[in-house]
Amino acid sequence: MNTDEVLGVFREAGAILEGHFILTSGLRSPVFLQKARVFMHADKTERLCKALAEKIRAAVSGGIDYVVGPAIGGLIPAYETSRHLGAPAIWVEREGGEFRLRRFEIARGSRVVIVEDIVTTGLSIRETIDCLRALGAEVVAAACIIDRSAGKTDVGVPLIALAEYEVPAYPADRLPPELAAIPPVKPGSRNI
Ligand SMILES: O=P(O)(O)OC[C@H]1O[C@H](OP(=O)(O)OP(=O)(O)O)[C@H](O)[C@@H]1O
Ligand SMILES: O=C(O)c1cc(=O)[nH]c(=O)[nH]1
Ligand SMILES: [Mg+2]
Repeated sequence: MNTDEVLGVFREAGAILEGHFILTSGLRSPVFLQKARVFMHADKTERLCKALAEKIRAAVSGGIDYVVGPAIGGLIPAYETSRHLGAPAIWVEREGGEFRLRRFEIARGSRVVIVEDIVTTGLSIRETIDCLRALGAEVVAAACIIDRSAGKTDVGVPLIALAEYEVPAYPADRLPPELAAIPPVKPGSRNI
């Protein structure tokens, strides 16, 4: 799938929102990709994740023991991508604000691929990598459906994006006036 096709799926699902959004990194943006409106449709999710699995398979040599999704956004795409990769899907979730692998045990040396929904700054993937490495896992790659940084984010492992879509994002103290005029909303689950 190319970027236009991926964005077409998001558009068709009404998942490209406009307004004033507080992102998980604290940055502010006039655009929010509400992936949940895509993932509510199994057929759309299957199409995206099958294509992402093909990209992962082409990029990763050697086996994959686990696909890891950072909750909440990564849960559904990690599960669906894992189905096409033939590896089990597990997840990290926040406990006291930090990602933890609360429900699973993995052997040291396990080869894992992280599958995220959206990447903006890569913060959530870096937090996931820290959690997994502390458990002795080898993070062989990270992947996402849409990379809003359009390849600029460095997460320290290869980042495989199904689509790159550069969207403006601003520090809270440097908002353009038209954005500052709109009351902000924070759609994500960090800090709730
Ligand atoms: O690259 P980053 O700057 O980390 O931004 C991307 C992250 O933001 C969203 O998660 P969020 O914490 O908003 O919560 P969610 O997973 O519940 O949507 C999204 O699911 C990614 O995990
Ligand atoms: O950076 C984020 O927090 C973010 C951006 C976006 O478009 N969609 C999303 O779910 N999170
Ligand atoms: Mg998330």
